[in-house]
Amino acid sequence: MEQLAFFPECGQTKGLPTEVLEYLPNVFDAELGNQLMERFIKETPWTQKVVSMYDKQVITPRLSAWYADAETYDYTSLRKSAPNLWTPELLMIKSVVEPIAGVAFNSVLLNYYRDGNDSVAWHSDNERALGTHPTIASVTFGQVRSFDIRSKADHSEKYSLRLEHGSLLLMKGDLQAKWDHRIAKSTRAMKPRLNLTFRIVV
Ligand SMILES: O=C(O)CCC(=O)C(=O)O
Ligand SMILES: [Fe+2]
Repeated sequence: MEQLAFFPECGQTKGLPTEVLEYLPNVFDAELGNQLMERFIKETPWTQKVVSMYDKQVITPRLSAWYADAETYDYTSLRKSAPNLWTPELLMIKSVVEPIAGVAFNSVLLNYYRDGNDSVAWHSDNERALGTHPTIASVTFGQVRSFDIRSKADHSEKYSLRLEHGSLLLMKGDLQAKWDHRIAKSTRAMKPRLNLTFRIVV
């Protein structure tokens, strides 16, 4: 069988499974996107998480911030920290993506990739709180980065999609159950990128 091409910075690979990924470019106007991005970078209370990897403590290579409806916060759980509360800009973006996704979200995770060294490693967003087949709406502003997916059953089955400024990517169906995704590091010069993933947490 022909080997699948996998060029992380070369656009959308053929055969991308559209039943689990829906890509909509230019959902947000480029100029509005620039203004939002500048504001988010300046005004967001960014945190850099420390996670346990094997027996080491590792700092995640990006900055993040979690926003949610106040009632999503479980005060009995020591694991979670209280979310930030919605800003007018986030509510505006939420009101644009919700009718497209057909879902009412109650939270958003902001990720700020400062340059090509910032990344998110292979993972799926299948925490129990999200349900087994969550719809996640992913908005990108700034630098185009490659969004890679690979089959959990066969790591050689990989696809790649360029996420452009002002775009919306819907992750749905079996994506989290059957596929991992990542934003790989890049050795090329990369400007800042902001990504917002709207989710439902229960
Ligand atoms: O930055 C992205 O496009 C993806 C972020 C992501 O996978 C996540 O926050 O779970
Ligand atoms: Fe993710």
